[in-house]
This record gives sequence, structure tokens and C-alpha cells, in this order.
Amino acid sequence: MSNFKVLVSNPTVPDSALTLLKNNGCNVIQVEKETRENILNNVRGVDAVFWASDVKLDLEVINAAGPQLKAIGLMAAGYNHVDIEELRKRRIRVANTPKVLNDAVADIAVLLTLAAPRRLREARLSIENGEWMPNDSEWMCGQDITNSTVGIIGFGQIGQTIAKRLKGFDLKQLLYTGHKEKKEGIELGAKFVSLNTLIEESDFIIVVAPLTTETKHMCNEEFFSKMKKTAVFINVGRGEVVDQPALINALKKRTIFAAGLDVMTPEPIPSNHELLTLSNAVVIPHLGTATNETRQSMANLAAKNILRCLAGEEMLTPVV
Ligand SMILES: O=CC(=O)O
Repeated sequence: MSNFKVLVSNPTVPDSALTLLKNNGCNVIQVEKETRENILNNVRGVDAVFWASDVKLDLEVINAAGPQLKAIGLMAAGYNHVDIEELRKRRIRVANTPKVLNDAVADIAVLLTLAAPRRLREARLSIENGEWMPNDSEWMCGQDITNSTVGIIGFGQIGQTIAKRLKGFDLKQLLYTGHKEKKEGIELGAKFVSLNTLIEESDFIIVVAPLTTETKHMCNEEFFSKMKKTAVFINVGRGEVVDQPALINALKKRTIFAAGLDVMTPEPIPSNHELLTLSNAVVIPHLGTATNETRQSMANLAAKNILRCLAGEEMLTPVV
């Protein structure tokens, strides 16, 4: 393969992926700091971009790269930060990294589905504040997952992997919603219902849906007002699917029991943000894919997608 130039948008990409690109004849340019400015300053003239970054991949970046740009290898499953339509128009190929992250993200969803109802943050803080009350039998009691109804919004591969794991918790019922009923739902014993039914009947609502114009702020004041007072809200998808002030309000007024969030708005969230002060919110910093093995698999897949495109072959996991 001739000497293609590939820009890597992040200085912390696993070495294995960089080696893969270099061993296959690519001239790798890696930014020293993951900023928009750095990316724009280095993107001119590249054949491909290895995009491991939440920076918007928009018209400005595409134009700055120039007409020789052929391939975008995203090191992420979600691509709401990428101008897919513009790339499609220009016949620039784009691939993401689905599948390899299903297990890690599903694990984080299960972690939050246990941590939020059992009041993990509040419980830990009580020890630090000297408020452990061993003689109060009602102290720090939470909600059971056993025999509960769990509703999953977004029953793609990650949603289905979560469902598989949750089957081990002896649920009363597993519900899901989305565009259509899926055969995997039948296999997993999950029932396809309307969004409304899912909101009203679930003891746990787990959001895994991608961010689109349709899902933006789908979880709003009306959504939270329909949830059971004892219900727990989990989000491992994208922060903007939630109207966050409406969620904060529901948590403060305790019209829902708790929330477990791996994603929020903005990211990173300021350390003095109101969301972080709520005792019934377990908030973690977008760790869904954060295991060494998963990040390595994502990086390698992104590199292979780029190499295949530059070699004139189909990408392994194309979006466009
Ligand atoms: O959020 C993580 C991803 O989209 O890969």
C-alpha cells in the first residue's frame, strides 16, 4: 500500500492500533493534545482520520482535510458527533466500532442498575460523614431488582446484552421499546411495548438508545412524571437523550427513586454541577467502554477499517 497519511485525533490511542497502521505503510500523524485546534492544524492533506475523540467531526474539519480524504475510522459506536450526511455526499467512507464494546457497556449498565437502587453514593458518603446507623432497620434501604420489571429503551446489540445479563436476576418481566419488535426479544423472553407502557410499568428504565433527532430530550418532564415513584432511571446511551433539568427536578422532588448515569450533559460535567450534589444520583464519568481489552479492540477495529478502505476494500463495520 502506498504511503497514506492518517491523522490520529487523540494522543492516548492504544499502541497496537498505531502499530497496525504503521506496519501497513501508513504515515501516522498523531495530535499531541486532543483539541479541535490541534486537529484542524494537522488534518490538511490526510487520506484518513482515526477519530478517537468527542470533538465534532463537522464540515470545518472535512474541508480542512481536503478532497483526498477517503476514510474515517471512528473509535466509538456512537456517531452523533459526526456529520454523516456530508461525508456520505462526498463519498468519504465512515466506520464505527460496534459489537466489540457490547459486553463492557452492558456491564456498566448492570453496575448502575445495582448501584443506584442500593444508594451506593449516599451509603458511602454516610460512612465518610460518620452517619452509619447500624441499629436502624430502615436505614439506607433501597429497591430490589429481583422480581422487578425492567424496561430497556434501545434494544440493539447492547440492549440485548444487558437483557441477557439481567435474566440472571429473576426479573418479573423484561420490557423493551423501539421502532419494531425483534426476534431477539422473543428469544430473550422480553416483551415489546410502547414507550408509554414501558415508562408506566417499569421499576427500572435503562436507556441505551443512540442520540438522534428523534431521541433528543426524549426523557423529559412528561416522561419522568409517568415513572413510578419507586422507579430507577439508568442512562448509558447519550446525555442529550435526557432533558437533564427535568431529571434533576424529578430526583430532587423524589418523584422517582434514583438515577444511575454513565452519560450526562455536558461531558466532562463541572465538578460543582447540581447533578453531583444529589444523594439519589449515582454518576460515573462515561466509563461504558473503559476496559483495557475493549479499548484495544475498538482501536484495532478502527485501524483495520481505515486500512481496508485505503486498500479499496469494504470496511468491516461501515456506517457509510
Ligand atoms: O460511548 C461510547 C461509544 O459510542 O463508543
